[in-house]
Amino acid sequence: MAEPVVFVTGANGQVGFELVRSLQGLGRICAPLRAELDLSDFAKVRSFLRDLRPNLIVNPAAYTAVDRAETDAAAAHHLNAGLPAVLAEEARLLNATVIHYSTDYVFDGSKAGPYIESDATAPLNVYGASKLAGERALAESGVPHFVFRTSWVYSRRGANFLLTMLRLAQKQASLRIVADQIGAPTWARTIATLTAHAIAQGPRDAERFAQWAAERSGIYHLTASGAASWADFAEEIFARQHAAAAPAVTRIPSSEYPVPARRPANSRLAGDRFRQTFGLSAPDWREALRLCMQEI
Ligand SMILES: NC(=O)C1=CN([C@@H]2O[C@H](COP(=O)(O)OP(=O)(O)OC[C@H]3O[C@@H](n4cnc5c(N)ncnc54)[C@H](OP(=O)(O)O)[C@@H]3O)[C@@H](O)[C@H]2O)C=CC1
Ligand SMILES: Cc1cn([C@H]2C[C@H](O)[C@@H](COP(=O)(O)OP(=O)(O)O[C@H]3O[C@@H](C)C(=O)[C@@H](O)[C@H]3O)O2)c(=O)[nH]c1=O
Ligand SMILES: [Mg+2]
Repeated sequence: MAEPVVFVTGANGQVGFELVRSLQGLGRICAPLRAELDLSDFAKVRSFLRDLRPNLIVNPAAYTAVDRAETDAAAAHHLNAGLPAVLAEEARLLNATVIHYSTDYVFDGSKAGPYIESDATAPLNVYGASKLAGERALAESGVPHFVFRTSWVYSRRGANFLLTMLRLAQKQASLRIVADQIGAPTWARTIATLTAHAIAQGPRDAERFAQWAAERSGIYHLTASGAASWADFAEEIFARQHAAAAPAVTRIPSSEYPVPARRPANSRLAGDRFRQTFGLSAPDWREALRLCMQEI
């Protein structure tokens, strides 16, 4: 039996970097960086995939600059909606399965409790709308696929709230942080590890794997468990950071932190479907944060 071939995008990003590590053992991994393959050049992406012939296409690459997307909508849609559509078309030709990532920002945040996968979407910003269009491209393609919706991703690398807070702590004695947006800060490694554990449950044989994936295709919420506001997240970061004096956190409403993109007040995602389908549960956000910060 031939070894499966796994194509991973965005290997320099928070989740992609971890996926290249966590997917080891599940196949031969091919993870070109931007210099080797510009993902916005769809003709190049298509010919790359036709040469490589992967069994699994894993796509954590995205346009993730939420505020910039408000004035750069075409680029956000090109990568977040156009690329998944292209990957799905190529996957159909190859009988491959697509694993894709999406966001809490597909919701407007008006629900009282955690969102389930079938709840109505209504993005408040361009980034969220572009990610929703990417989800839909996969759903409409009919190819075997998993869309893992996650939230508030951090890691020791890349652009994220954890590193922003650690940087600001070095130059400011106090910080004003929004306390009326609730979600689950999620470590990139948790997402990558649980992706790998889920995929490893499928059969090794490529044809049977595609059948297995087709039977389970759809959206799954995959975040840390528990919930926090951005202010709670900041306070927990500073409580764990012993090197420098912790800045004082002033809890403010979103209205006092003007930014281009609106963000949902409630970003909580219920993880029941992922748990019931794969028998896997994500750690509490505080525990994952502790483990991540041990590595910084
Ligand atoms: N970050 C978050 O808080 C959240 C993220 N998500 C979703 O999770 C997934 C992973 O996010 P995350 O790891 O944080 O994303 P990052 O922004 O950390 O990484 C995205 C990667 O995509 C690459 N990329 C972007 N454009 C191109 C291009 N034209 N050609 C080649 N590579 C490109 C970037 O490359 P380069 O490094 O060269 O710029 C980067 O490595 C995404 O789908 C995102 O929408 C969901 C919820 C929360
Ligand atoms: C730096 C800073 C931010 N904030 C607020 C602004 C915002 O509401 C919140 C988080 O700011 P960020 O810009 O880090 O977050 P943002 O870029 O909106 O993060 C989002 O990224 C995309 C990719 C996703 O998919 C989402 O799940 C989410 O993680 O914290 C403060 O209140 N004070 C501060 O000093
Ligand atoms: Mg951001």
